[in-house]
Amino acid sequence: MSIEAPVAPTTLPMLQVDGFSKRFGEVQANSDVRFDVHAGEVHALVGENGAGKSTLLKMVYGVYEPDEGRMLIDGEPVALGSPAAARSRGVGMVFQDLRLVPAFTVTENIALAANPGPVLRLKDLAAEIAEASARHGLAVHPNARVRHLSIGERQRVEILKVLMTGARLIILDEPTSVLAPQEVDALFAVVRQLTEAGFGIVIVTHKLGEVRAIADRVTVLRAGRTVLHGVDPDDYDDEQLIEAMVGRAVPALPAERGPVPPSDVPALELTGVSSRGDRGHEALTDISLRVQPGELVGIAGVAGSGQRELCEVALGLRPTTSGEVRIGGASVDSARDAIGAGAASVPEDPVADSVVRRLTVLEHMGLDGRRIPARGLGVDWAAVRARMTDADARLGLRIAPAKRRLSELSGGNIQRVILTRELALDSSLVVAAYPSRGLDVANARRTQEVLLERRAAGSGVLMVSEDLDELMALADRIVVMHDGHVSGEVLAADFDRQAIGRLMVGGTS
Ligand SMILES: Nc1ncnc2c1ncn2[C@@H]1O[C@H](COP(=O)(O)OP(=O)(O)OP(=O)(O)O)[C@@H](O)[C@H]1O
Repeated sequence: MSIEAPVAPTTLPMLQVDGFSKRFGEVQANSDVRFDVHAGEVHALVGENGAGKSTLLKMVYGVYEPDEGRMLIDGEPVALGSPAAARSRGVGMVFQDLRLVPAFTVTENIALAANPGPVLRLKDLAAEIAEASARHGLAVHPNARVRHLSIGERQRVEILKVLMTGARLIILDEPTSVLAPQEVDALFAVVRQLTEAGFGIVIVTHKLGEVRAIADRVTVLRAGRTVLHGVDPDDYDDEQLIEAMVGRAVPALPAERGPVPPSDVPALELTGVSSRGDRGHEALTDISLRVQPGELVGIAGVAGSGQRELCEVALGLRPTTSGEVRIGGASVDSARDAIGAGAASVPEDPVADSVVRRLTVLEHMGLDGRRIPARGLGVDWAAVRARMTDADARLGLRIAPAKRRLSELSGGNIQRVILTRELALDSSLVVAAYPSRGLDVANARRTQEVLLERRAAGSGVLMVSEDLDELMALADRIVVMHDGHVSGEVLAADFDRQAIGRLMVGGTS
């Protein structure tokens, strides 16, 4: 006779959330949400844009107070009224928008957060940082100035900062959305090391591949409710997880698409273009590139290889030091020229580059650089609203209500406003930098479809992405950049991850 071993008493979760609810005006951002995290595990939190993930985590971190529900830390009910209170209970959070002072060194930034007492001994702190950085595999130099660090390095500083303020539970809000693939691998190595050392980690992500790569359990939120609570991701296939997130199946992209029509005038042509970066260095060297009408050209490269400068030069936003830019045959020297020639653009970082946070969704619809419909001496808001409703209906990215301020929207919802405004335009050229960044699965897929629709309508599309799978699924051709140069070009029929990867690091295909 076999006797079932009694289920071992589980250790108390580090964090337990029971029935959190939170309302913002008309929006029920969380309804009766459950969530828990144990020491030594990675718990992924997933869901569509606006599902309520950030709201839940901000309540855990004491930024917002829940309207209802309670939270336990190590089994003890707590009411955290502030992030400082959360930190004192061992809860730390790394936000999507990294909050470091660029002009300060790593040590100075950590000193600001650590608040070590009346006499600030930066030398001692620097030694502690070096020790913690070695112990947790977070390579950063204590004396480096933050402004000189890459995004991946800045994120490591944030994690160190959180660790050094005593966190045992670390919340990472969409940490990979700004990282290149190699940086994601490095981050996950750090996360594994932390869980082995007994830390609890919460990670928000939109990528199922990342859930599978790093998470022990996953919770799915939809419209503010817990749809799946703390399940093992291996028990669900991708379709099931997507359906839990979106409430329906998401169709695959069409595999077949027509050939690029022959044309004498390229939608975009760069001839021998060089340009300087923000630090005065040569960021682009002798770039020659063509995008035909009805062609989608992907730009691949490790982060910082000149992609940003390339998009800006193509849109007349950055001066060239030599060479020529033409859109639809017309020479481009300014943003006005580019818009006049029919260019639409999705910037790399819409929050920094094209969003005024206190303005509403409707007001942003009028901010595309084109003529605003006028009524007498004022703006014809009814016409702007009609344009917005039409764009939203055609694109189907379901943007937030017209009167919402952008400061109230999540990153993914802001991205959808910009995408809807720009991709609904009847443009001859679309320059899209990381268009699906921060978007959930369904909206990322719809954005990809819209880019293919722009291509089918005869626009030239230049698209930068860090996601090779996305580029290979969409592009007719991939141009690879390395260190400000074009290091190679691969046609759709010859797409090969390894070959593109070699070009990305400056080798040959
Ligand atoms: N401070 C706020 N004021 C008003 N509404 C808010 C505020 N914060 C969030 N919301 C709204 O609450 C809902 C949930 O937003 P939340 O940011 O929690 O979603 P999310 O799942 O984190 O989304 P994303 O994946 O896009 O980051 C959304 O409709 C959002 O617009």
